[in-house]
Formats: sequence, C-alpha cells, structure tokens
Amino acid sequence: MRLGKSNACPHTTSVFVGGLKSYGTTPSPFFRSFYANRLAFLWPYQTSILRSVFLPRSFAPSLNLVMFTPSFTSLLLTLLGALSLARYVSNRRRQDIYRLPSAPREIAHWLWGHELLSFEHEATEMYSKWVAICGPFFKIKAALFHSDLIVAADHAAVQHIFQNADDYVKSPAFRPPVANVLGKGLVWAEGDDHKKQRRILAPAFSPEAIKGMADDVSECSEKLESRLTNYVLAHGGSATVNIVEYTSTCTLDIIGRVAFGHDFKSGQSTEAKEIHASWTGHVNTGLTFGAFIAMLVIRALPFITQIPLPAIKAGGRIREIVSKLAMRIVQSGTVAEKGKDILSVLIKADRKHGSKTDGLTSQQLVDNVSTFIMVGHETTAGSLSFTLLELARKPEVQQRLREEVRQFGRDLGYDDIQKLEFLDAVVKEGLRMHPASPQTERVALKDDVIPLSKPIQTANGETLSSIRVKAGQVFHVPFTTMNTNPDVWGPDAREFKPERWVTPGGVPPPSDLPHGWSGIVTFCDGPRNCIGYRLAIFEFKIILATLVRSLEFHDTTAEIHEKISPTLQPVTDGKGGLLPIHVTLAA
Ligand code: HEM
Repeated sequence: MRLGKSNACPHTTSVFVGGLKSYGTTPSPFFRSFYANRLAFLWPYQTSILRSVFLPRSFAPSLNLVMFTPSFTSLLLTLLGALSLARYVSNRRRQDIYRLPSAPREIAHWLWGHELLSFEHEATEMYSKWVAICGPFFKIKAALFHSDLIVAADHAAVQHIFQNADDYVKSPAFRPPVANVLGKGLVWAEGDDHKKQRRILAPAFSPEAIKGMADDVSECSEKLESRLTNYVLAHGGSATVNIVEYTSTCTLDIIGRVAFGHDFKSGQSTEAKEIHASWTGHVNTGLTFGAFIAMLVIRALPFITQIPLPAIKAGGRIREIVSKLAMRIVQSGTVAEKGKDILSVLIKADRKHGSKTDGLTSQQLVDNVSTFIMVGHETTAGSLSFTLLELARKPEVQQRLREEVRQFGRDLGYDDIQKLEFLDAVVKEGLRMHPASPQTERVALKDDVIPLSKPIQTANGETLSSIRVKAGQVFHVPFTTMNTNPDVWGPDAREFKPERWVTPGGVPPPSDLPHGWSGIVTFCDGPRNCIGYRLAIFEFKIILATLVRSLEFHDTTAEIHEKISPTLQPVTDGKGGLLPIHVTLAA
C-alpha cells in the first residue's frame, strides 16, 4: 500500500492557457511535456540519426566518415538501446500504469487498439463491460501506437481529476474542433481565461436568472405540445414521429429566447432550418469510420483542423450561422433594458461596470452565445428524447407521471414544478441513464498521485490505494458507465426505474455515490461542471410535464442504438438523430 506526495515535474507545472495558438511557433507546455516524455532521450543524437537514415553512403565522405563506419553505428545503436532500456525502467518505476489491470489485450486491434471497439459499440458499452472485468480504474490500448489510455470510473479518482481542473485539461485534440463549431467560449477556454469567462457568465445561470426564464420555457413547451397534438390530429389521432426533431426544435426555441431574445419559430425560421441541417450532417458524419480516423489524426496533428475538409466545414457552418445572428444583436446594441436573456444580462453588466479590461470582448460574447445555442439545445433534446422512449416502454410509469402532473392543473410555474416528486424522479432517472455527454476526456499536465476509492490488487499481490501518473497521461471518464454501474446501483442499475428515487433506500447513500448533482456525474463536477445544469433540469421538467399531460407515447418496433456523435445520439437504421416514437392523444 502506498500513499505518496505528488511527484510534480518542474518543467510542466505551467497552466495550459490559451491553447496551442497562444504559444505561436513555440510548442505549448503541454506539448513540451507530452513529447518530452517520449522523445527527449533521442534529442542529442538527432543529427546523427537523421544523417544515417536519410543520406546515402556515397555522401559519407563529405560528412563525417567516422560516423558511418560499422563500428560507430553499432556503438550508437547499442547506446540508444541502453538509453531506451534505462528510460523504460525509470518510467516503470515512476508511474503505475504498468501495474493497472487492462481491458483484454487479446481483443485489441494491433493498429486501432481498444478504441475502435469502443467506437463501434453503443455509447460507453465497452467501458461498462471492462469495468465489470477490471474494476473502475484500468487501462486500454490506444490506437495508432499512442501510449495506453486510462479509463477512470473510480469515484475518488474522478473527483480528483475534475476538482483539479488546472492540472487536468481537455485534450488539445478536442480544442480545435470545439473552436470550429462553438467558438472560443467557455467550453473551449482553459486556465485563467476559463476562470474569467466563467466568473462573468455564472450570474446568467443563477437560480433567480433561471426563474426569470420560466415564461419563455413554458411558452415554448406549449408550442411544442400544440405542434405535436395538431400533427397527431391531422393523422387521425395517432402518428409515428421522429421525436428528436420535436424536442430539439423546442430546446432551440428556448435557448434562442433565453440566450438572446431570438425567436427560432419552432424550427421554421431560416436559421433554425440551417442549424438543423448542418447539425444532422455533422452527427451523421461523426458516426462513420472516417470520423473515427479523423479523430485520431486530429489527436496526433491538431493543426489539421485548419484544413477545410468537408466534416470540418460542416461544423464551421453551424458556427457561422449562429455567430452571424449573435453578432447582429451584439453590434446593434439593441439590448432591451428589461431583457432577461443571457446576452442582455451580460451586456448590461458590462455597461454598469464600464469595464473594458475585465469584461468579455464582443467576440467572446458572440462565441459564448454560439456555445450556449449549440450545447444548450442538443444536449437537453438528446436526454429528453431517450427519456420519452423509456416512458413509451413503461406505460405504467408514464401514467403515474401523467396523473401527478394533471393533479397540479395546467399552469405550472417555476415553484410548482419543484413540488412534483415523481416528475423529479423521472428526470433524475432519465439523466442517470442517458447523459447527453456520455463520456469526457482529460489529460494530465503534470506528474501526479491520484487517490482511489476502490484499491487495486496488482498481479503480484500489492494493494494500490493511489496511482502515480505522468504528465501527458490521457484519461477517459465514462459518465454512463459510472451512472449505471451495478457494483454501485445494484443489479437493476441498467433498468429505467424512476421509483428508486422516491423509495426509502432505493438510491445508494451519498457516501457510495460520486460527487456530482444528485450523486450522478451527468453534469460533470468541479470548476468545469455544466454551467447550464439548472436551466437544463428546469426545461426538461417543464417540457416533459407539458407533453405527458395531453399526449401518450408508445414504443415502436424500431431497434434504436445509443451512440456518441459528438453528443448522445439515437441511431435507427444507420441514421443518426432518428428516434421513432408513436404518439396518440392521452385519454
Ligand atoms: C441535459 C442537458 C445537459 C447535460 C447532460 C450537460 C452536460 C454537460 C457536461 C457533462 C459538461 C462538461 C463537459 C466536459 O467538461 O467534458 C458540460 C459543460 C457545459 N455545459 Fe452542459 N449539459 C446540458 C445542458 C446544458 C445547457 C442547457 C447549457 C447552456 C445553456 C449548457 C452549457 C454548458 C457549458 C457552457 C459547459 C462548459 C462549462 C465549462 O467548461 O465551464 N449545458 N455540460
């Protein structure tokens, strides 16, 4: 058993601020530490190696003859071999990844490692299987000869990673695509830039601010109810719909109104149609093998996102549409003095403090509005659509929810909705089982010691209650796996059972659950948790209550898969963003 102090590397303690670009042509500290770990030992020999590899023997006389004699080459190779061995041994001594259990090595592909299997299966399905074999902290073989990745589903380890957000950053490979689709707003920012943006934006998501959004949320939900009801009536009282198209137009309407007072007209405005078309293209491209390779190539060569490839252009198009809208409003300065939308709140706060240095720049305002529009509508729509599917598959649960909602009458205000106990349970269960972001990734910026809640028994009988990791180590944190782990939630962990939340002892005690909203990690945790979680939960509840009071949802025979692209997506008959549900009027 070992509990030790962090073995921090003095060269890698700087914070990853501003990303690759802000370092100009100098590699960022992340890259320095990342590549230094792997290649530094070759550096003194670079000239010799390059010459011996690239220059034909006939050129030797013009260089240094000694270098090309066989005895020198064998000496050099022996030296390199000895150095590699010494480095390998020292690395093994300084980190514990070698001692971690591994996902079965025999099923790893020589080129794609375990990563292709994860990509091909349902969201985090393989991680759940490997947790059952290896426990909640293990390694997998990465694709393209990248060093092994650690899958972290251990509660203490995950809390440590999320709380120390300056030391565990989003992967550099993740940032260029984010900048491309969402802009350089809160999701993209790191370090001090992130702290500043977060401090300025947080008041726009306070409980009071969300309460101020209640009318907009209710109106948009009622519009959705009318649209679906009219569609069903027009089809003789029953119809099969792609529920994602309905939920996502509603959540887009809501975020348009609450983010910058814009009406997307129930998906009928030109911008709404363009966003929908570009997003659908983006999702479907993300499901292809080409996208899997692209992700790996971006991981190895992040600058590739500057090249105008079709998939990259599709993401850029979403941003173009949304930023144009946001820019129009920011530049016109026509912010309603009484406006409660996020942009009005931010611009008014900026005016009040008259701060040009401490506030967000116009570009950051626009980038954050783009960010909120995209992450604020597709996420909630994804989890909500799967929750409606669960209700369609469990008619008795759906009926219980309908009865509770109906008892409260039609006008459900912000305070009323908090009193609906079973609605709360359904929403928690939907978010537990179908997190909109099924997994995330972090990279260690410095050497560290990570605590474990479940100690690991090594092959030679040692017990590890903490793990030493080196700078550059990549972690995958599978939220869905953590939320549905039978070791934590019991044998019915993967069943949709909202009643567990209202039954004494139905949910494990907080000490057995991870740190996070309601003991689940759906909204992440720590300084980078979801800033919009209150809005997400509130709109989830209002939309669900509004729909079930007048409509009934039924399962179809369609086989629906749950994939990640880039958020949680239903896939039916190979098509992403398609979740058929049969709808009738509720008795
Ligand atoms: C069911 C709905 C939602 C879920 C499950 C969800 C989940 C998450 C998760 C897991 C993260 C952390 C991602 C990571 O660091 O890897 C996150 C971050 C974020 N979410 Fe959400 N989200 C939802 C809805 C929303 C809404 C409605 C908004 C805004 C209107 C929003 C805005 C954000 C932003 C800006 C971040 C980045 C926060 C930061 O890095 O400081 N999300 N969300």
